[in-house]
Amino acid sequence: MAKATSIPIIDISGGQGDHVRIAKELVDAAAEHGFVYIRNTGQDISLAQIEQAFNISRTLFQSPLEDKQRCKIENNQGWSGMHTETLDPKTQRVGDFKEGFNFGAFADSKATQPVPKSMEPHEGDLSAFRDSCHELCRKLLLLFGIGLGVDPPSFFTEVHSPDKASGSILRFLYYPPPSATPSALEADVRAGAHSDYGSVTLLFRLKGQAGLEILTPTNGWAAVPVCPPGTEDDPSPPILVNIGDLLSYWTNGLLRSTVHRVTFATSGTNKSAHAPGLADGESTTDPRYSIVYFCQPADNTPLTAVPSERVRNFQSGLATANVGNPYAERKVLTADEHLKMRLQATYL
Ligand SMILES: O=C(O)CCC(=O)C(=O)O
Ligand SMILES: [Fe+2]
Repeated sequence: MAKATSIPIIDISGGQGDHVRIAKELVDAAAEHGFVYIRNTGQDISLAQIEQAFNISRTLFQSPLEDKQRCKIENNQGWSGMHTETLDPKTQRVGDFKEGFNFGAFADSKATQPVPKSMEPHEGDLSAFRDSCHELCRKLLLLFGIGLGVDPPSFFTEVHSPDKASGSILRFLYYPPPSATPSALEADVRAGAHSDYGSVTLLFRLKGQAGLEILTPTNGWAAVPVCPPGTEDDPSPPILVNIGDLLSYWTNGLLRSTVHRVTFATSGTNKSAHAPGLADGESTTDPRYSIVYFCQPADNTPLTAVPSERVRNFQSGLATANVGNPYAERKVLTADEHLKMRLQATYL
């Protein structure tokens, strides 16, 4: 069995009386791992909605190339083809072995950006799915507010109002099977090592489709199984949540933004010394689809000190958490400025 992470699995569907305990568990997981599995009971986002989103994603990537090319990524919205995004420019030989499509805001259930023709019948569903993702993020942000003792606990939630312009993105990802990308070398990755930019990220994956790895505190890579032990019988894989750079920066590094990547790792072909191998029942031979929701505060949100004694007192974190970050010297940025700075480095 491959080395896998010990990312905690939390059920946030508990009753009212449980929310303080759940909030504490969430904060502990985010502070230690930067990642947490949220058990998927279909309460926050229905299982049918998730399944449908994956179906729409398959339709999107199967659209004629010219249709996708017409929607080429601009201002972080639209289609990015194979090798056009390089998440780890210092290390990668070629860009990521993936296609992506970023959906920004919808207005009255209609996209506000060019979308392939095949998406026109699905705009209402996409808009509703994006809204559900955003609401789940706000629920998590409220729990972080409670768990960190922020006064008021709604401090983060308020600045993530769905009615205000923000850089939040719903992203569909398609990683072709290795058999379709014979040019891939052993060292190549499907998505280069990176940390996410925003406040929180939701990641939806499909059973059996391996590839995600996180950097451990000892600088090794650990596989992040789609269905960790204990969730195999759940109706749908858990939703993986991770902390982005913005929320880590905002909380003085108390909440961790953990580096992760997607590899071709198979026990057969990836012999790199640090390759963690595969979790039981998972493989990378199939095409891989994932759906990501990157949640961002409203654009003009100033990232001022978080009114929480615990965050204020977390001095040691700031010094280490920001090593290598271009914004290590603390100055008040807005959410928008923070995002622009990070995006510049990604698209070559
Ligand atoms: O596809 C995945 O599992 C992860 C993708 C990811 O980390 C990202 O797009 O930021
Ligand atoms: Fe990511």
